[in-house]
Amino acid sequence: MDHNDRSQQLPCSSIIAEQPDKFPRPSIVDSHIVTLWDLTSWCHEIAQSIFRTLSKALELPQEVALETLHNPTASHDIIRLLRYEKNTSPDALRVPQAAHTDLGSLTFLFTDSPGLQTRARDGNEWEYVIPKENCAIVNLGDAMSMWTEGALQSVLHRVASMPGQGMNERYSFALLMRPTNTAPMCSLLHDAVPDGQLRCEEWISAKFKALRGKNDGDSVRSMCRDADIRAGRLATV
Ligand SMILES: O=C(O)CCC(=O)C(=O)O
Ligand SMILES: [Fe+2]
Repeated sequence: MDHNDRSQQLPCSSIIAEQPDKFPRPSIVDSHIVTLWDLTSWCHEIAQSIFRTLSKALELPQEVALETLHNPTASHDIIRLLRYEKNTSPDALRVPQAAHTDLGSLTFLFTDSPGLQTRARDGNEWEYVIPKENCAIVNLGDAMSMWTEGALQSVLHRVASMPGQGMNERYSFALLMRPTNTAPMCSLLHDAVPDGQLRCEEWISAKFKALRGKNDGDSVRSMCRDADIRAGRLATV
């Protein structure tokens, strides 16, 4: 990958499924395709296990169990590789990735450098999530909040330099999982999904439209990935 690129993101399904030629990508992606396949299928296996456990705890009926609302080969999952430039002025707090919540259901984030911060919904403090060797960071996305009426909440997060230390050149790799296009986007805690319910495909596109027309403000910030929209990084999705 060209190191001058700040980020690259690819629809996961175009890599792991039947349309590998649909999206242009740097050649290094293809030379590591087996590793990517292994990693994404491993993440999906873990995700299904998380979904099954949560569905059981929430007592969701089988037809709307979280594991049945995901299908890695028929979703709009995204694989994203981000590169953050070295911060040469350690005293000033820099925030190269602004506060946002992830749009989908579950995010697996791999990095070996600190910088990721989370903030509780009712708090004012940002806390660093220090990476642990051989561990992924797993975030809940907005779909989880919607399905559970906020019982499970998407986490507000950003990337910031470390006080007094700045930030070395930093890489992170994220697999952002999304429900299938037909997944209902409403509370799953009640008996039946109403007819004509908004489906994931329309929900995602409505969010993108809202963000493009109105890319600032608290409601949008808490809904979605405003930083990405401003940086134009969702243009290929
Ligand atoms: O680079 C990171 O650690 C966070 C990336 C992130 O939040 C995202 O891709 O949505
Ligand atoms: Fe994120």
